[in-house]
Amino acid sequence: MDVPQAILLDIEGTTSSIAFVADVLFPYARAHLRDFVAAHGEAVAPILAEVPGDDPVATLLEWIDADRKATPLKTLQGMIWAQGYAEGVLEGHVYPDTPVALRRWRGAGIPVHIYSSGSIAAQKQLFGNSIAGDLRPLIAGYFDTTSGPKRESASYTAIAAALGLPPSALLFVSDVQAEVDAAHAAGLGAVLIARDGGGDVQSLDAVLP
Ligand SMILES: CSCCC(=O)C(=O)COP(=O)(O)O
Ligand SMILES: [Mg+2]
Repeated sequence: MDVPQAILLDIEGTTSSIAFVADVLFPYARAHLRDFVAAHGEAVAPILAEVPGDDPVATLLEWIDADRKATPLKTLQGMIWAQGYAEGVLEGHVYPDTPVALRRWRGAGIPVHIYSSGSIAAQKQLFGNSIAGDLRPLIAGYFDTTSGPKRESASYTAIAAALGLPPSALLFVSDVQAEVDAAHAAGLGAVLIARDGGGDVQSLDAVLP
């Protein structure tokens, strides 16, 4: 691929560790879900209305355990995590190569966007409160499941259109083969990152070296 006009990055397993999401963020949301819903009835009512079942909180807890990437769950998780970041209990994990790559690509004039199943608000919280400081000035934009699921090629077509770029001008990086395949099917360049080896690259340093 030629030098891309923009880069699109996944979070979990790409900019940040799977363990941070699975072992820190998800349990934090799980532990605070019932109390948060009870304390923010009016604010969360429209979100709960999108969740099926007689006990939406029970459904949401099942979705957390099953790692469902459903938009209402992601919206609510983001609201709960915001509280944790504000209290200083949470700090967003990023690999050491993430800020280095973000700065390098910014210096090269290549805008970097995020595409994660986590809500856009949650993405901004993670990068705004990261262990490497506030990385938001290095990020040009954010996309979440409101652009569509990450394993469907139409989502990548929609993101390229939103950026005003032909799909082939975008380079997507993810640790999930099905997401890389979907991006390829939409005509994007796509790189599989596998932090433990076995992918196209093992770190963001190796993307566009
Ligand atoms: C905003 S960080 C939380 C990420 C998240 O909720 C998730 O499900 C991971 O999704 P990704 O698309 O980044 O693999
Ligand atoms: Mg991922």
